[in-house]
Amino acid sequence: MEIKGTENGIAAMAACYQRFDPAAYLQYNYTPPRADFERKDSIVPWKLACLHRAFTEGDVSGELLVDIGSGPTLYQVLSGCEVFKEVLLTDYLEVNRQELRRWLQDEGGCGLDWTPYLQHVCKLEGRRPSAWTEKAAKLRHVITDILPIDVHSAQPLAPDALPSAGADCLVSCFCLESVSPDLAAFTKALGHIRKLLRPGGHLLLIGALGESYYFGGPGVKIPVVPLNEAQVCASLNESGYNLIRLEVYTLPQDMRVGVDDVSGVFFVKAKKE
Ligand SMILES: C[S@@+](CC[C@H](N)C(=O)[O-])C[C@H]1O[C@@H](n2cnc3c(N)ncnc32)[C@H](O)[C@@H]1O
Ligand SMILES: O=[N+]([O-])c1ccc2c(c1)CN[C@@H](CO)C2
Repeated sequence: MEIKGTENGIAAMAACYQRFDPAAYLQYNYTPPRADFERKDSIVPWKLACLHRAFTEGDVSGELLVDIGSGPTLYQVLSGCEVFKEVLLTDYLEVNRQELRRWLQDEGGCGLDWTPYLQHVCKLEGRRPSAWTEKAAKLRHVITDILPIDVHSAQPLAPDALPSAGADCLVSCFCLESVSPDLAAFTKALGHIRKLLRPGGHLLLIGALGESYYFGGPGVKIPVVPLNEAQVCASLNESGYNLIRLEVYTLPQDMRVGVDDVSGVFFVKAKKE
């Protein structure tokens, strides 16, 4: 039984997201300076390095990787697509699922050119950057569907979306804290997605630290649950995950570009025992 406050907060959050603008969101967060592959201290290369290490250090394996709350972005699965036979992307909004389909169907008109991302991850894998076309083809081959999801539902995906054993690995970036009205809802959502994961499966979670809002488009101010590291660890523990590693990136001044008040980014590798 959800307390009234949280229920109203979730409904208010859903209303905010009706105004989410994928193209603006991509411009705000996935272009320089936050996505500058020439800068050692840029946020996106840091995220890609965390994901590359986590997917390739040997303990993560299986058939099915599910990305929770993909939004209009693909970077989350650029390393994972080499490890898993099948990748499912998910999002709450049709506009985001549409943006992802546009890229997958290679029909042009995408909100962002993902080539520099593909080239950067190829470099992390010790491949020549020109192998990005093979990685793009691999991605288009392993991503088998783009599904609706609601992490506030006790059953976030449709009943038949996953095999009965569940996914072998979940990845989720900037979703839970950006869609939850309070810490209790954030922790509850962690518990909901845990049910999608098989025992022994891994969760790779990237999120915002100390963020209270972000702009999901011009004038679309979306509230965020401000988290610190201790709260992230406590929520993971409370919702039944074993923490393997937590890494933190602190934003340099010039990465604070006015689209949010985020002060840091966390990367978590955890396991469902
Ligand atoms: C800040 S964006 C993150 C996008 C992307 N994962 C990234 O790393 O940039 C948050 C995403 O959560 C989605 N979302 C909103 N409400 C949701 C819900 N109840 N359940 C799951 N996803 C939701 C939004 O549509 C949006 O794409
Ligand atoms: O710097 N980044 O790579 C980056 C990417 C996405 C997002 C942020 C920062 C901070 N705000 C969140 C929404 O709560 C979304």
